[in-house]
Amino acid sequence: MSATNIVWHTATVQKKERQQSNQHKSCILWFTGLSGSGKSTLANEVEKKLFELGAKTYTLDGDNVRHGLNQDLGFTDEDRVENIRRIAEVSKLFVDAGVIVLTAFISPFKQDRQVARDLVESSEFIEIYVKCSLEECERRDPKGLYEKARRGEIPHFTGISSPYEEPLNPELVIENDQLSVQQAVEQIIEYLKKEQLI
Ligand SMILES: Nc1ncnc2c1ncn2[C@@H]1O[C@H](COP(=O)(O)OS(=O)(=O)O)[C@@H](OP(=O)(O)O)[C@H]1O
Ligand SMILES: Nc1ncnc2c1ncn2[C@@H]1O[C@H](COP(=O)(O)OP(=O)(O)O)[C@@H](O)[C@H]1O
Repeated sequence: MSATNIVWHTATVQKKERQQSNQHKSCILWFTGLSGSGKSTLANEVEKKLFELGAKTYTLDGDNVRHGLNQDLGFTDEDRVENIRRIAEVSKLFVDAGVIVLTAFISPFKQDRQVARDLVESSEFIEIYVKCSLEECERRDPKGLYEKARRGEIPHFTGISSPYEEPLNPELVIENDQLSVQQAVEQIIEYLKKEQLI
């Protein structure tokens, strides 16, 4: 449904001014990967580093989104599409607010990640594929979810009974079953410096 009788209000303080005041560009660091691949760990560690450097940051992940804004959504394909659509729109608002927003969601479908990418300028979307084999994710299984999924107790479980579509052209691939957390974080920070985002 499109918005009718709604008039866009141009903000008095613009994104550019917020970025100047913050002394860095704003962008989305979009972490994607299987459950247990390390998205939350890396997003939180990268945020900590950026925060220590004085950047304005915020991390969106399941704890603050699936328990709040998206508590009405489950894990059918349709619900995942809507989950990611809302997260993408919220992320865009953070970019407009001059913030570096880090998102840590499986976001299994290529099409939905593309929708998120298309909402902002091309330089503002950094897709980070947290690559980790299904075997290693299952071995880690910190929440015991893979074990349950294998027993058939969780329907539509990503990697088991629901697909994960690998990114074809992400800005960064982190081999997170071969690197330590510290090495992975360094790789991401190096990329951000190279791209002059920080
Ligand atoms: N069916 C099913 N499939 C995958 N994951 C499941 C499922 N049910 C619950 N969980 C838990 O929910 C977390 C994934 O939520 P996301 O919002 O990231 O998923 S998605 O992007 O909408 O696909 C995921 O968290 P992470 O392990 O942090 O990825 C799981 O803990
Ligand atoms: N590079 C790494 N090497 C070893 N273990 C890791 C690495 N990155 C994350 N982990 C561990 O893997 C598990 C899953 O990480 P988590 O960040 O919760 O994944 P996700 O958010 O993708 O589900 C955690 O126990 C975490 O400590």
